[in-house]
Amino acid sequence: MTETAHDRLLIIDFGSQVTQLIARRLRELNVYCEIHPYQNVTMDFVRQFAPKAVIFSGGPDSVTREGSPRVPQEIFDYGVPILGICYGQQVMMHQLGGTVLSGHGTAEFGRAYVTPSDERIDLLGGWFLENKEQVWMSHGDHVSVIAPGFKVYGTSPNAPFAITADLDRHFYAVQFHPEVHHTPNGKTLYENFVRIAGFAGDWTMGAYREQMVEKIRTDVGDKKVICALSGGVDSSVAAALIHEAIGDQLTCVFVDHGLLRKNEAQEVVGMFRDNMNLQVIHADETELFLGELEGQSDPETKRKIIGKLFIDVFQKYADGIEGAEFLAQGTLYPDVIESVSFSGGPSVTIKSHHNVGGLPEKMGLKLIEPLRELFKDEVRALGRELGLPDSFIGRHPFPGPGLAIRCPGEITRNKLNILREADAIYLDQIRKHGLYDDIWQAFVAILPVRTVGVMGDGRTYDYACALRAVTSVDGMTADYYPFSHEFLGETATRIINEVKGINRCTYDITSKPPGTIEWE
Ligand SMILES: Nc1ncnc2c1ncn2[C@@H]1O[C@H](COP(=O)(O)OP(=O)(O)OP(=O)(O)O)[C@@H](O)[C@H]1O
Ligand SMILES: O=c1[nH]c(=O)c2[nH+]cn([C@@H]3O[C@H](COP(=O)(O)O)[C@@H](O)[C@H]3O)c2[nH]1
Ligand SMILES: NC(=O)CC[C@H](N)C(=O)O
Ligand SMILES: [Mg+2]
Repeated sequence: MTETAHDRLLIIDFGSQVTQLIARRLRELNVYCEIHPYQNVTMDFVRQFAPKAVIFSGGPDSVTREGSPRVPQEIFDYGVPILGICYGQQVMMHQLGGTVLSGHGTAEFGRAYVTPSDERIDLLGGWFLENKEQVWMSHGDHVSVIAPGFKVYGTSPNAPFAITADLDRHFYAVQFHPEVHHTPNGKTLYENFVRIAGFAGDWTMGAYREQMVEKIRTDVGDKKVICALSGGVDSSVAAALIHEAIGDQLTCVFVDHGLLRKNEAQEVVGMFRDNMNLQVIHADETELFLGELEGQSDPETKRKIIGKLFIDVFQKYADGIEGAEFLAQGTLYPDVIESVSFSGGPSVTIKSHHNVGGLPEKMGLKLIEPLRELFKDEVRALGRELGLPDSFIGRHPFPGPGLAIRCPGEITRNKLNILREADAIYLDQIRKHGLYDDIWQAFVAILPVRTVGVMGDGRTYDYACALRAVTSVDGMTADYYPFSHEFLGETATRIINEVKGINRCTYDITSKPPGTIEWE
């Protein structure tokens, strides 16, 4: 749990697929909230968290099943407004004396329409302007008897108790999901709820910045902090924030593993050292990384070598910084949620994303994670607030192992040079056509295959490359970007004409799943 001076809202997670969206909607309303799995929510926890309001999420279980999830009964005497959504509504009704049934004929999946009762309540301000409201349903169980003290304020064909409330106690319960896109007016419902609960809407990036700067100063005191700086959005924003708090007590280590894009090292180091006055160690470890990778062609072996070298290198530089007691990382809120995820069963390893993951334990350092509470778009907003240039904030994500995973099979310096040139032209094309910000990530992969071509009446036998560009929200799923044929033709021509060593160009139209974004 994080200490903050803001009004706080507690979301109790029963494992809905869309619980994170509740948090998104609330953050958009400048309300500070945290998601906690129901198993962790004891009354002691609630008192310590001191929420101004509570939301119960949806979930896959059925309250009719013995042993299914519950909230502590005393939470209903805690005296703050509560909103129950779907499973959360059912659990509220059940625990307060209503009845929930599993039965045929009452399931609703997808779009439904709710009509209002005669009495309009504050929760529904801005709703029912046309006497009905589109909502998104996803339930098999239904409430058959509402709990004492509740009244009905909205009905759908299969959910006679679609919206109910106990106005005296400020308990609200809805069968549908107001957090999803397909409940078009859902955000208004949250807005009304937090207004009823008296939230000041004080969660802004300006306030966050001030508060975090204070917290970092107190935590660090006169000790030193090191930060693994990649030039990516997360570590850049974390470094800028910590620098504002403790200035020279921060040292950043930027590892140049020889697997960076064209001009990347100069841009990153230049930006932080010259424009932001940060102490940046430019660790040129090209020989070390490329040496160890020589002759290796298995994707996981390559990743493991790089992961280990990152740690070795980091350790080497940290040892040289006297008094370093803290390690800063750019962990984001989705990373935190994933690690305490409700349905966190054993999943298969598709690939090892680790970079500098094992560092803190090995080095005996304390962690500083000033972005732990933020979503990626909030991190970008904070970066703007801190004065980082847009060119840095809007950057596409770039993986820690860099070009190594865009060069399937064995890596050679020659292939890396060809790849860097082709990639630079591709990105130049994307920028020139004004497409950079519409794309989540774009890059070239050099393929481990050579093909025959004819150029200037001569025979060529050179590498083929693949262009990749995807749209995505979080990198977990992705679709290929629908470039025009004209754009693709022009770009292929430029790459083949301008890059010595490539004579064929393809466009990768695989989505994720079944593909992954990177080629390895
Ligand atoms: N070349 C590098 N030098 C130093 N640290 C690195 C390097 N590459 C990656 N890291 C570390 O690994 C972490 C995770 O990398 P990741 O790519 O997920 O985040 P990011 O680079 O900060 O942001 P983005 O997701 O926008 O690329 C980084 O925050 C950084 O601490
Ligand atoms: O920091 C990182 N270290 C890694 O080892 C790594 N592997 C993939 N990626 C990035 O993660 C996102 C999803 O990539 P995949 O679909 O290829 O798994 C995409 O944004 C990838 O660029 C990495 N990032
Ligand atoms: N989406 C939900 O919360 C579903 C709740 C419960 N599992 C049902 O089917 O009714
Ligand atoms: Mg990165």
